[in-house]
Amino acid sequence: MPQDPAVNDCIIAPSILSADFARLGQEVDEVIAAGADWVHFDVMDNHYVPNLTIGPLVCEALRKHGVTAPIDVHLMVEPVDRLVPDFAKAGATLVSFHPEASRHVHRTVQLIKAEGCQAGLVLNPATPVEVLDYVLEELDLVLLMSVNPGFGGQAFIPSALEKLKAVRARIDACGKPIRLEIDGGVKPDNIGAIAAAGADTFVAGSAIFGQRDYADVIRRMRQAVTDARRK
Ligand SMILES: O=C(CO)[C@@H](O)[C@H](O)COP(=O)(O)O
Ligand SMILES: [Fe+2]
Repeated sequence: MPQDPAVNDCIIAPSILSADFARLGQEVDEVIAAGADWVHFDVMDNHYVPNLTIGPLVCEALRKHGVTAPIDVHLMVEPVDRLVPDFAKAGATLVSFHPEASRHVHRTVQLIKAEGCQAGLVLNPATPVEVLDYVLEELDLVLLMSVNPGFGGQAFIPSALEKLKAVRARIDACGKPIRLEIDGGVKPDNIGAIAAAGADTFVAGSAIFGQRDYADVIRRMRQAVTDARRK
């Protein structure tokens, strides 16, 4: 069944992992003013992944600062469940987690939704798409990693393109408005191929925050997505 066109648009979600943390509120204001749709918020715990970043206090601080854009929380933490209510209270819009980090994947999805957030499941480069069996219909978003989680600025893993096509087919067959997000190594020069493979939501950290002109890079990314879809 073809997907509802309402969800088949182009969401650009800058990863604030590559922002200047000393001026995070301003950085988020600037990137949203430059045309970004969501704020991608990478949470790393030095346990599930070998890096340590930010938690619910920073999410809450962004809301208090006046950020109204959806905050797309990518949890790279183990265990997952204890942090979900904290992020919901802190103002998260979506909460995504890795199945390897949760003992009961379906229960974690239910918990995220019960807390009033949208739920996403994240697939690492070597995680098979079968992990979506029996849970896909409960999800609001599938997040495919095109790098191994833990760091910004890594190179896009090409096998993610085939995987995107496989997940796109599953989402279309299920007929629900589930977003398909890609995360890792997304740049203006590969985003067209990524869109053609089926992604509708694009995380980009270093490609956006590494440029002086955020509006220009976001405009180029959207244009590449539009061009790829016209072909
Ligand atoms: O979740 C992660 C990394 O684990 C990502 O969200 C990265 O932060 C994206 O950064 P770039 O690859 O776009 O620089
Ligand atoms: Fe991420």
